[in-house]
Amino acid sequence: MARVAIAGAAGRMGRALVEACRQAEGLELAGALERPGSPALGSDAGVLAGGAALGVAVTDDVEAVLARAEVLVEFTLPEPTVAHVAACRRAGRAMVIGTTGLDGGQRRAVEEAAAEIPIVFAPNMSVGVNLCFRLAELAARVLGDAVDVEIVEAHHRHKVDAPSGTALRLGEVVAQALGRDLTACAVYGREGHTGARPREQIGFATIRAGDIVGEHTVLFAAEGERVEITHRASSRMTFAAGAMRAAAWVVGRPPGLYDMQDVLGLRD
Ligand SMILES: NC(=O)c1ccc[n+]([C@@H]2O[C@H](COP(=O)([O-])OP(=O)(O)OC[C@H]3O[C@@H](n4cnc5c(N)ncnc54)[C@H](O)[C@@H]3O)[C@@H](O)[C@H]2O)c1
Ligand SMILES: O=C(O)C1=N[C@H](C(=O)O)CCC1
Repeated sequence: MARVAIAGAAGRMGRALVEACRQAEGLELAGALERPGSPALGSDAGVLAGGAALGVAVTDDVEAVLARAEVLVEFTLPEPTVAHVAACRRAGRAMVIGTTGLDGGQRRAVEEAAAEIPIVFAPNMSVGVNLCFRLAELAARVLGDAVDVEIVEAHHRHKVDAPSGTALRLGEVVAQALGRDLTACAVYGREGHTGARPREQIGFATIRAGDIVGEHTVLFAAEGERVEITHRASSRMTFAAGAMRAAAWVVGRPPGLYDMQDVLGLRD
């Protein structure tokens, strides 16, 4: 049994993660973390997730949780993520990080910690999205500079970062396949007299509305035809089940920075 702790246990993803951990064979919930002051502190994590009690009380005591767990599954916000990375580094614990919206410095903190502990860091844990990364790479290689590339994403009204981590990763994958630098060619929304679209642009459009779980489309548009690669998530359990698969995979691995392509065996 691998012993799993979950950070952000009262959140939308946290509750799905607790449920996915309960359902996963070979995994045991060993701890559930929430922010200091959270009304969820002291509650049973299983009950909070909508099921039977698991005998694991939600706490803000990171050190105590890491003393019991082998891997911390982290779905919170960028700042606590970096604090949890430092705590896992001190305790020598593996991590699965699903939090998105990290800036350059915060990403470097994750990369540096991966020299000492194994970390799976991925903006999207679903099998379908990780397949779409490969499909988008292939489409970009085949269609090359003969098409305009646009990435459209839609999420629920509570999401705090934009574009989504998944949309940004799709942009990176396509830019790399086309030999472009994403920071130089990305356009995040358009307004006013924009002029005609230069071919090399990779455009991003963001929708925030209602309870949309997560939708991504990469559009390759030429004169006379277009290819669209679309993924629609209808349940957070798809991300949570992927995160549990990553947790089982990462325990006992050598230090390093991995992503879901490694976990799913999709890397060339
Ligand atoms: N990689 C993926 O597959 C994937 C899928 C879905 C969401 N996400 C990402 O996961 C993150 C969380 O999304 P969400 O919808 O669950 O958000 P949410 O706001 O519902 O949940 C975040 C939780 O983290 C808690 N938190 C804040 N500070 C904390 C701290 N110091 N210690 C412990 N807990 C703390 C909050 O109280 C909250 O309950 C976002 O960055 C989102 O983009 C990733
Ligand atoms: O609900 C969210 O927030 C999601 N965030 C991830 C992202 O930013 O790509 C994955 C999809 C759901």
